[in-house]
Amino acid sequence: MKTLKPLALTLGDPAGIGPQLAVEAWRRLRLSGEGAFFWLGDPRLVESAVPVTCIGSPKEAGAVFSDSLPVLPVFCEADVVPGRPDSRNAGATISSIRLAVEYVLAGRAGGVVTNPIAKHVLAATGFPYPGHTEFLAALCACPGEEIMMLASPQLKVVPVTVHVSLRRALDTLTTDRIVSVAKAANTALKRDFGIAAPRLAIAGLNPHAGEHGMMGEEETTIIQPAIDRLRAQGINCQGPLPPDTMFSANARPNYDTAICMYHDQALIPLKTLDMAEGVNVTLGLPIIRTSPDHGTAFDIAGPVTGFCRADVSSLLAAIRLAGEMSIYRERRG
Ligand SMILES: NC(=O)c1ccc[n+]([C@@H]2O[C@H](COP(=O)([O-])OP(=O)(O)OC[C@H]3O[C@@H](n4cnc5c(N)ncnc54)[C@H](O)[C@@H]3O)[C@@H](O)[C@H]2O)c1
Ligand SMILES: N[C@H](C(=O)O)[C@H](O)COP(=O)(O)O
Repeated sequence: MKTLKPLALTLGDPAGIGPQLAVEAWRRLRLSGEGAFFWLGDPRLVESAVPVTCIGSPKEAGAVFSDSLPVLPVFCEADVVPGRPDSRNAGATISSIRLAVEYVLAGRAGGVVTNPIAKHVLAATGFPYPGHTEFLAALCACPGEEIMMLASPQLKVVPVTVHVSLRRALDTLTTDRIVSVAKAANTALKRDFGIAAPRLAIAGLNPHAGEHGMMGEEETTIIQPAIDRLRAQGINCQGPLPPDTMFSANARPNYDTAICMYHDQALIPLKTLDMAEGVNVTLGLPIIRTSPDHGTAFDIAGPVTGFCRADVSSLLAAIRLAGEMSIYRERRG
């Protein structure tokens, strides 16, 4: 990792596993020399588990990181009961994300790493965004340019349609959208992952990629024209590929990223193959943002002082990837 600036780790839903994971990630990284992060959260949730230093600015994080968890305080309004989300704490969850983005946009932190939120808890307070991805784009003043990628050592996937119903995903799938998402993914693979000549695999939508029109027309009318336009622009892509076989062990080495037509077409293979090492990355933004691939896991959340059943691997992978991405960006200028 070894970022020059500390990373900003958000609160997430305080009743989920986020606070436990923040503490566990600090325990694992504090002496690793990989770089520092600070947690934008409520110090009262963690101070009986680990030494905490409340900081007033991200630049203080590096000096204290080996001895204590740097916390930039964002206080919860209501008592936090692990496993029982409370929409009175939605304000703290949202403020934490907003502040993290402000610090990165101001050049005071290297990237945002988000802890999981429960979208319905925020929605209950009128929060208008279906997830971090869309909220972050709004905070960065580039709504509509956000691209979701999930990345793991075995697979990278990008869904063309994201947090919408399957019916709406089908209605909004267009050639233009596939082209713009694939182009953004291609740029990000070079800029943030150091892949000089990215190879994209474009998924079909229907069984057997439509079986020559027998099982659907979208491959011919929407997806193939997108592939033709991408190739005309010099982008290396293959498809439309049958979605049931393109994620097999034999197929995966043939491409760097799969461009998928809807959320679960992308996320099911990724999370099935690599839940522990999967990282959610938002591309298309001026800032770096990563996140673990799992959710709030209310069913296993417990007090931070107690036994931690949550696996911290995905958060560690998210922190490390944010660090690597910031290094790639710095090198490219
Ligand atoms: N990045 C995010 O903010 C994000 C990502 C995914 C889901 N969510 C939200 O999280 C909430 C719960 O979603 P869900 O139940 O579908 O998925 P989930 O990932 O929270 O939980 C699915 C299962 O995996 C287990 N699990 C998850 N993370 C784990 C970990 N680190 N260690 C051990 N076990 C773990 C849980 O205990 C649960 O049994 C939803 O509101 C969803 O929107 C948020
Ligand atoms: N679709 C994501 C997943 O299942 O991992 C998740 O809901 C997170 O989305 P945001 O990063 O937009 O919150």
